[in-house]
Amino acid sequence: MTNIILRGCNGKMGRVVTQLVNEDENVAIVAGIDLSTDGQNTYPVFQSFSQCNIKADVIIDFSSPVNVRDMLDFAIDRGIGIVLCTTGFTKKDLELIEEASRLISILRSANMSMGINLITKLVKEAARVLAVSGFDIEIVEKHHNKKVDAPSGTALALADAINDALNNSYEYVYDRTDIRAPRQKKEIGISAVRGGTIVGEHEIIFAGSDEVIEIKHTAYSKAIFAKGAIQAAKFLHGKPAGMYTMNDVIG
Ligand SMILES: NC(=O)C1=CN([C@@H]2O[C@H](COP(=O)(O)OP(=O)(O)OC[C@H]3O[C@@H](n4cnc5c(N)ncnc54)[C@H](O)[C@@H]3O)[C@@H](O)[C@H]2O)C=CC1
Ligand SMILES: O=C(O)C1=N[C@H](C(=O)O)C[C@H](O)C1
Repeated sequence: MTNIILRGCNGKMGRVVTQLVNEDENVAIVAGIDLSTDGQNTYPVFQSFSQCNIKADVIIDFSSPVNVRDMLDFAIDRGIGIVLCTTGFTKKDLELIEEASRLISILRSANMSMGINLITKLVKEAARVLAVSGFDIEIVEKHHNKKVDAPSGTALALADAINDALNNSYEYVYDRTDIRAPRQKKEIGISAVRGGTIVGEHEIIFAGSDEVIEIKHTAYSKAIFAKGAIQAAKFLHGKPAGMYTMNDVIG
């Protein structure tokens, strides 16, 4: 049995995780952390980690980057791992997370779905082949109108994976409105669309001379992210300190 503290339990993702955990006899949510206590939770909910005295094996976090240090301190103090699904962290936050991973196990992934983790490998391979043939690389992501961070964590992770395959020689361009010049070769353009209830779409476009290759992932429900997070929590339970990714979970 893996006992979970769910940070962001009363948010959109928190509610889906709660529902799926209820259908799985090998996991349980023993407490929630949320600024909002406005949920019909079957477990105790605290507004901050400082109020929580419940023992658990792993934290799943789908909330916001605010007060990430409190969560890291709580996990370090208890020696438990964190499945970090939240996006929009600053460079400073990421340094804190990296530092904490020397003491506890942390699995951070901007996208817990199997599909995105697979296409991350595909786009790296495609970039290696196509960039040398002069293809331009653009990423377009689409999300619901409640999303606060842009571009999505997944779009940035896809760009980082592509850039890694290209010896980190590419620059990211988010906005061309002030540019009066043709696109540079070593650019990855990243565009964000927000509207309605779109769960999440990521399209990687390789545009060459007279031909275009598009690799696209569409999420039709938030359950794909919640399932991945639960699978990751089971994986992380009892693991030694270190930084893990979804690749370690799904291979
Ligand atoms: N890695 C992945 O696969 C996915 C990641 N996400 C990310 O998860 C995060 C949450 O997404 P949603 O559930 O859609 O957002 P949401 O806004 O519906 O829910 C966030 C919840 O966290 C709570 N919260 C905010 N700040 C907090 C704090 N400092 N301490 C405790 N609770 C706090 C809010 O009260 C709210 O209930 C976002 O960063 C989003 O990008 C979302 C879907 C998939
Ligand atoms: O906020 C969301 O909804 C999502 N956020 C993640 C991101 O920023 O990449 C993952 C997913 O696309 C849904």
